[in-house]
Amino acid sequence: MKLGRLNHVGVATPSIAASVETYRTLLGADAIGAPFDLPAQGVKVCFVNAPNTQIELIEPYDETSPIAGFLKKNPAGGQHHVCFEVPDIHAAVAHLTANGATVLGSPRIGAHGTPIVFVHPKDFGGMLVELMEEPKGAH
Ligand SMILES: CC[C@@H](C(=O)O)C(=O)SCCNC(=O)CCNC(=O)[C@H](O)C(C)(C)COP(=O)(O)OP(=O)(O)OC[C@H]1O[C@@H](n2cnc3c(N)ncnc32)[C@H](O)[C@@H]1OP(=O)(O)O
Ligand SMILES: [Co+2]
Repeated sequence: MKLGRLNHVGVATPSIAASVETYRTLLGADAIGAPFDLPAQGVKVCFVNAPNTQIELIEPYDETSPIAGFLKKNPAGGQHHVCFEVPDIHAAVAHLTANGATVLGSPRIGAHGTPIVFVHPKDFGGMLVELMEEPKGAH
């Protein structure tokens, strides 16, 4: 297991369109991707690019979305997860499990096209952590 780069900060929002406008107007964000649907993950996604990382805006795809409960508790949205890259997702899962962490489900393909998993917030002082296998040859 080796901790890699901070890939993105996930931000849950009830409206990607409204959030994009906020990032443009208040922060001068000018490198914003097109929103797209990721029904397999239960979210709509839009990346706001900063020079050293990305903000991942996520809006529920439908009422079964894994972020539905979070938005019920935080109707205006808020910081939802941080995502770190790892060289080998299966090695990371094995390491976390062996050390008593609660890995939520099995690796599945995320928004960057590589496998991701989530680790329960109770293992990180209340912060939901996403691990993402780094794209081959990326760094
Ligand atoms: C765009 C695709 C992909 C990518 O490629 O980047 C993504 O990022 S998808 C992002 C959305 N997907 C996920 O979040 C999947 C993993 N999440 C889950 O499995 C669940 O959301 C959860 C973390 C298990 C929480 O389940 P939920 O049913 O919403 O809430 P609970 O009531 O069971 O919560 C238990 C406990 O955890 C606290 N909590 C919940 N969400 C968060 C959060 N985002 N950050 C910090 N803490 C969180 C919740 O408040 C409860 O705390 P207690 O009340 O103290 O028990
Ligand atoms: Co994410």
